Amino acid sequence: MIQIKQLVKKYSSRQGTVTAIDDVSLHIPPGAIYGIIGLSGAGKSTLVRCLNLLEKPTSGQIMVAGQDLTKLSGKALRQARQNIGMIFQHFYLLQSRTVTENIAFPLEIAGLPKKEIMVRVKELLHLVGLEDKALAYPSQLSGGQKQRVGIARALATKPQVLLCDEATSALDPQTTLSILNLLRDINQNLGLTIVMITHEMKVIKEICTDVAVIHEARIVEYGPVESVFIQPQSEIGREFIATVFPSELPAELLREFATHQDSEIIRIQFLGSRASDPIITDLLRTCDVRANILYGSIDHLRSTLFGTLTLELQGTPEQLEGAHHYLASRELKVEVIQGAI
Ligand SMILES: Nc1ncnc2c1ncn2[C@@H]1O[C@H](COP(=O)(O)OP(=O)(O)OP(=O)(O)O)[C@@H](O)[C@H]1O
Repeated sequence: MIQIKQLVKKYSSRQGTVTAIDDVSLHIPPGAIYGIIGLSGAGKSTLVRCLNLLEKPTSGQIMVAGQDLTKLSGKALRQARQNIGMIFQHFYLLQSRTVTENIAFPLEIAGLPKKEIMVRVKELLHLVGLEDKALAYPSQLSGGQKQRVGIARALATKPQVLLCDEATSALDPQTTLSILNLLRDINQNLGLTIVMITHEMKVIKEICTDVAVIHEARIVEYGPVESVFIQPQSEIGREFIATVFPSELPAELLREFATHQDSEIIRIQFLGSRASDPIITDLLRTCDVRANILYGSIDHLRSTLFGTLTLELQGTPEQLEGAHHYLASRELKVEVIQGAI
């Protein structure tokens, strides 16, 4: 659906040139909820604003639904943009217009007859669950309701792509979840491709199918969410994952375990149905090792279970080796945090 090819965006100022996007290429397939995560200043907003040419790229191509946006201007660009909705952290609603009038706005600009606009607005109010707020003004709405209006307005022209720039960053955790659930429903029911820009891994974990990590203007890793969570390739990727699945052990504990003979500390990660398998019971029975559970968590990545378990294994070198063979045979991701002495 979206193909970003060798995208570069530089800003020039009196202080010099800033390269906000440095040679980024990415493919976002149709129907994906594609998360792009990065720290403040990494280049996320610039990247997403290049996708609908709110920012003009310095070089590179942006293909959306087979059309190279960088080659368009004027009316052709305005038309292509109708296929790309966008929502923002601070909503940007028109304060002097009602909810209905805000949602109708892009349709008025597109020149639709009034009657059709009213029918479409009604559909959209139903879609985002705001029928009872049709005549309210933005100042009378909660943050979550404002973002629902933003979503309805963004979908008014029936786009195939929705860009979300930190769409839940101004909302409390409960409201964030309700907006993410709404976006997931829209993705599934309308087949909309969604690009989520965020600095919060919990947003990625909740609804994204794929994720790219952007750091200092470059994509440092990308892939299906499950693969990136199980086997992050970059340090910054690991740090983001640790914000939702913390698994660091206190240093004093590691020092204490380092004095144990014939012992090692391992971290096992489980995905999907494996998370409910009795792996540890089987491990102890099969390999005759002893296990000391140090940390465990089970959560979900979208609707897939994701578990991590940190263990101290005790046994002879042969028994520990046997335990590794056993875990490998169960196709589990195992990481040795501290080796045997
Ligand atoms: N209009 C501009 N003029 C000059 N530099 C800019 C401009 N917009 C962004 N930058 C710079 O480009 C880099 C990337 O900024 P960008 O806003 O895309 O990052 P971000 O990841 O979205 O960060 P944040 O989450 O803090 O908004 C930063 O160094 C920023 O200072």
